[in-house]
Amino acid sequence: MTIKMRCCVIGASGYTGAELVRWLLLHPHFDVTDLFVSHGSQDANKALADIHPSFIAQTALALTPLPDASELPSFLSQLGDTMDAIFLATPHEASHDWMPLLLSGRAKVFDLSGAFRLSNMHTFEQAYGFSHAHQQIQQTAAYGLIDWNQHAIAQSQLVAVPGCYPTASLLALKPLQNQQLLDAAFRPIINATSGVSGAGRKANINTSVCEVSLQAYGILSHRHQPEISEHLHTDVIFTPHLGNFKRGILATVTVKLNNNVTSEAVNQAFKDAYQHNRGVLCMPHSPRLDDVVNTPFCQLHWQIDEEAGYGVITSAIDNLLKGAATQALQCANHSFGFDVGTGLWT
Ligand SMILES: NC(=O)C1=CN([C@@H]2O[C@H](COP(=O)(O)OP(=O)(O)OC[C@H]3O[C@@H](n4cnc5c(N)ncnc54)[C@H](OP(=O)(O)O)[C@@H]3O)[C@@H](O)[C@H]2O)C=CC1
Ligand SMILES: CC(=O)N[C@@H](CCC(=O)OP(=O)(O)O)C(=O)O
Repeated sequence: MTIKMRCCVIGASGYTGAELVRWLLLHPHFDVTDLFVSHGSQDANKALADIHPSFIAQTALALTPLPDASELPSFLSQLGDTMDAIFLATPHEASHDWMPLLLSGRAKVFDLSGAFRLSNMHTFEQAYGFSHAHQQIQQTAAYGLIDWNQHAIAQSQLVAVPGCYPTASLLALKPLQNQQLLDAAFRPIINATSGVSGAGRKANINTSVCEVSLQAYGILSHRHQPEISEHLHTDVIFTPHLGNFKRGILATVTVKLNNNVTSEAVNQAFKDAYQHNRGVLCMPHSPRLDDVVNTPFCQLHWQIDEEAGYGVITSAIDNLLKGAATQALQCANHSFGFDVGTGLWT
C-alpha cells in the first residue's frame, strides 16, 4: 500500500503556494486535502483553478478562508493535530504569529517565509521590521537548505525554508567555504537578478512588468544579506536586482581565494559537494535562466583566475521552485523518510 501523508497549504493562492499545490498533487506520498487563504481574502471559496486556470484539469480544490480571529487559534491547533505536514506560503508575520499553535500537535511545518531563518533576534528585527516573540521555537527550527542541512531537517518539527536569493547564493559558496578555500579577508560579492514573481502575487506598481527596468535595490540593506551571512558563517556583500521577466534568479558570485588555491582544488570542492546530488547540477557552461525555470534544479558553473586568486561562480534557480516550493518539498521528502527527489525527479 502506498504511504500517503495528509497535508495542507496555507497561502495557496499565492505564487509559491500554487506551485506547492501543483507539485504536491503530482507527488506519490502527499495527499493535499485543504487549501487556505486569509479570513478576508478576495479569493475566499473560489476554486484554485478560477485564479490559476492551469489547474483546471488537475484539481477541483477550493480556497477555504481561515476562520476569524476568535476561532483561529483553535483551528490552527486542530490543523497541528490532524495534518502530517503543513506548508506555509504566507507573509512572515502570519507564520511567526501562528507557529506555536501549529507546532502544538504532531504536524511537521514547512515555512516558506523568513520568520524562523535568523537566530539573532536583533538582526531579525532590523531585517523584518518587527520583533520576534518566539525565540525558543526559532532555536528548534532547521534551516531548510536541503543540500547542506539534511541531518537537522530530519530531526526538526519546523523547517524554515531558505529565501530564494540565499538558496542560489549558498549553493554557490558553501563548497568553497566548507573546504576553507575562501580568503577570510575578502567578503564574497553576490550580484543577483530576480524575476518579478519574487515579490509575490499582490499587485504593486513597483513590480509590475511594464514598470520594471533592470535595477539594483536593497543595496547593503536587504534582509537576505544576514541570512546568507549566518548560514555561510561569514559576511557577504549582497546586491539584489529586479529584472522585467517573470521567473528565475541568476546569481553571479565573486570570491577571493586563499593563496595557491588551484582550479583542481575548486573543481574537487564542487565535486565533493554535489557529485551524488541530482538536484544541483555542475555545468560545463554558465547557466541560463530558461534552463532552470519551471524545474526544481540549481545549475552552477565556475571559473578561476589562479594567478590573481579570484573565482566567479554563477548559480541559476527558479525562485518559486528551488528557491521556495520544491525545496520545501525536498525537505518534506527527507523529513518523512522518502528520497529527496521523490515527486520532483524520481
Ligand atoms: N515569491 C518568491 O519567489 C518567494 C517567496 N518566499 C516567501 O514565501 C511566502 C509566500 O510568498 P509568495 O507566494 O510570493 O506570496 P504571494 O503574495 O504570492 O501569496 C501570499 C499568499 O498568502 C495569503 N495570505 C496573505 N496574508 C495571509 C494571512 N494573514 N493569512 C493567511 N493567508 C494569507 C495570500 O492570499 P490572500 O491575501 O488572498 O489571503 C496568498 O495566498 C512569503 O513569506 C515570501 O517571503 C520565499 C521564497 C521565494
Ligand atoms: C524580486 C523580489 O522582490 N524578491 C523578494 C525576495 C523573495 C524571497 O525569497 O523572499 P523571502 O525571504 O521573503 O521569503 C525580495 O527582494 O523581497
